Amino acid sequence: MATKEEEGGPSSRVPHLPWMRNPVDIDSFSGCPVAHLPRLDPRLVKPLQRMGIESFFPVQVAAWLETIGPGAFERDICINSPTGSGKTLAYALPIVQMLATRKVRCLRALVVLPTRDLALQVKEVFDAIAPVVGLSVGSAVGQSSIADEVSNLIEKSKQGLFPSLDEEYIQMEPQTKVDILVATPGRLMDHISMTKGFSLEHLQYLVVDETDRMLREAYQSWLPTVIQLTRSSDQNHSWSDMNGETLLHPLTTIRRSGVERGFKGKSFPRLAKIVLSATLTQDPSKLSQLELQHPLLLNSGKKRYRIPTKLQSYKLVCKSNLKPLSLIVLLQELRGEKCLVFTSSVESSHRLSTLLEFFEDLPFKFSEYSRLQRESTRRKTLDAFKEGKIDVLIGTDRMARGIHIDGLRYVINYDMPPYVKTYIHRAGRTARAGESGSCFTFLRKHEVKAFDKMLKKADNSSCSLHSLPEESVETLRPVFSSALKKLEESLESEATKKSKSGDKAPNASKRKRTINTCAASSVSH
Ligand SMILES: Nc1ncnc2c1ncn2[C@@H]1O[C@H](COP(=O)(O)OP(=O)(O)OP(=O)(O)O)[C@@H](O)[C@H]1O
Repeated sequence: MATKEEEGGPSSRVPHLPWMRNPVDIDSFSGCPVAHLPRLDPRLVKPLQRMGIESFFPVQVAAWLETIGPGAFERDICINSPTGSGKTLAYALPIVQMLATRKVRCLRALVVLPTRDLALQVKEVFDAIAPVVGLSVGSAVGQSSIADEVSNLIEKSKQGLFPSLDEEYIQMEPQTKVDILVATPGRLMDHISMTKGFSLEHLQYLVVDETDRMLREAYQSWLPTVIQLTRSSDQNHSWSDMNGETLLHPLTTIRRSGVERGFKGKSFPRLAKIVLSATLTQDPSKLSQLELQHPLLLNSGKKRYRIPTKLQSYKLVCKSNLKPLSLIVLLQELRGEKCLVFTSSVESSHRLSTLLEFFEDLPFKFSEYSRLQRESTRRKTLDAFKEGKIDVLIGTDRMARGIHIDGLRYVINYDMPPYVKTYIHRAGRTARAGESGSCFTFLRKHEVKAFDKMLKKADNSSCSLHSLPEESVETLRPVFSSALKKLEESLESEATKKSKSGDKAPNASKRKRTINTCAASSVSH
C-alpha cells in the first residue's frame, strides 16, 4: 500500500527534520561558464568541453560551492533537484577534483545506483573526466562475469610474483585498480563478501543516487553494511540486522582506526556523503539509515517537487475501449519522433506492443522494453532506440528513473501514474538539460480529478487538455476488432508454449493467468 510519503501527501508538506526546513535554494544560483568556476582544475576544462559543457547548471554550481568552495565539504549534502537538471556532474566533478591530488591508488569514492543501466550511464560521466587527472573508474554492476569484474577491480596478488614479500607487507599493499567505483547494490555486496582485496577502508566519498528508491528497498542490506565497514574500528561494535542475524560474518573488510591507517595525530578523513534525487524523501526514519553528518539540503523550487521548466503536460481524456486507437493516433501526430510510452505493468506493455503488431503500416517503429526480456535483448533495444532505429519504446516504470536519451521530446503515460513521484520520473525522461519536451497522459473520465489533484503537489505543473480528431480514431476501428482477435490468439498460444516448456520463471503462473484473463479487454485499461 502506498505510504503518505510516496503519495507526496499532506503529512510531508512541512519536513519533520529541522535541517530540511531551511534549504539552500538552488534556483538562486545562476549558470556559470566553465572558465569562471573558481578553483576548477585546469586539466578538467578540455574533457568538459568535449562533453559539450560550456556553462555549469545551477545545481552544479551550488554543489561545487559546498564541496570545493567555501563549504569545504564539511557537511553531508542532500540534493533535491528536478530530473535532467545535471545532478550527475554535480557530484562527479567535485569528487574527481578532490581525488585529483591523491598519491596512492585505492578505492576512495563509491557511487551506488539502483540499476545497471543507470550505473553505466553515470560511469560514462566519470570516465569522461577522471582519467585526465590520473584517476581510474570501475564498475560493479553485473554486466560481465564476477571473475571479469574482479580482474578489472583488483590487482593480482603480489605474493605470487614476489614470494619473499612478507605477509604484513602484502596486506599493506593497496590492491584495488580503481579510485572510483560505480556499483549496483547486489554486485557491491558480492564483492564485499567474496572478493579478496576488495576494501572500503579508504573510502572518503559515498554517493547514493536516486536516494528515495535506494532507501525504499533493502537490496541485501547494502547500506548498513557499507556504513558499518566505513566506520573506524573504535566506532565498530557488534552489529546485527533486525532479526538479530549478524551481517558481518562473511565480510572480510573492517575499517581500521585513523591511527592504524596512517593519519596519526590527525582525525582521519570522515566519510563524506552526497545523496540525491528529483524526489528526495523527507521521511526521517528512511534518511536516518544514511547516518548523515550535519546534513545540508540543496533544494530546487518552493514545493517539494518540481517539474522541469520546459516540460509541457497534456491530458487526453478517452474511453478505455478506445485507448489503443487513441494512442496510435497520437503517435501518428508525433510523426515518428522518439517517444517513451509508459504502462502500469509488464503484462500491459506486452499486450499493447503485441496488439500494435497487428496494425499494418504504422508510420512508426516500436518495441517493447521489459524486465521479462533477456538483459541482452533489453540492452539492444535501448541502444536501437538511442540510435533512432526504433521510434517508440513501450515499457514500465523501469524506464522511468534517471535514464537519459538524447533528443527524446515525448513521453506518453498510457496508464495514469499512481503517484506524483512516478509522474515526475516518467515525464522527466524528456525536457532535460534545459531542452523542451511534452508529456501526454491518457485518462478515463473518472481519473481526471485525481490526476489534477496529484499534479498540484508539484511546482510548475499546469496541464492542458489535448484532443485527438475523432475521425482518425474512427478510421482505425475496423482493424482494431481483427487486431484484438489476433491478440487473443497470440497470447493464448504464448501461454500454451510457456506451460509446455515448463516456464519456471518467477511469476510465470501469475503471468499466464493474467494473459489468459486479460487478453483483449485490459489492453484498453
Ligand atoms: N552543464 C551542463 N551543460 C550542458 N549539458 C549538461 C550539463 N550538465 C549536465 N548536462 C547534460 O544534461 C543531461 C541530464 O543530466 P543528468 O543525467 O545528470 O540529470 P539528472 O539531474 O541526474 O536527472 P535524473 O534526475 O533524471 O537522473 C545529461 O545528458 C548531461 O550530459
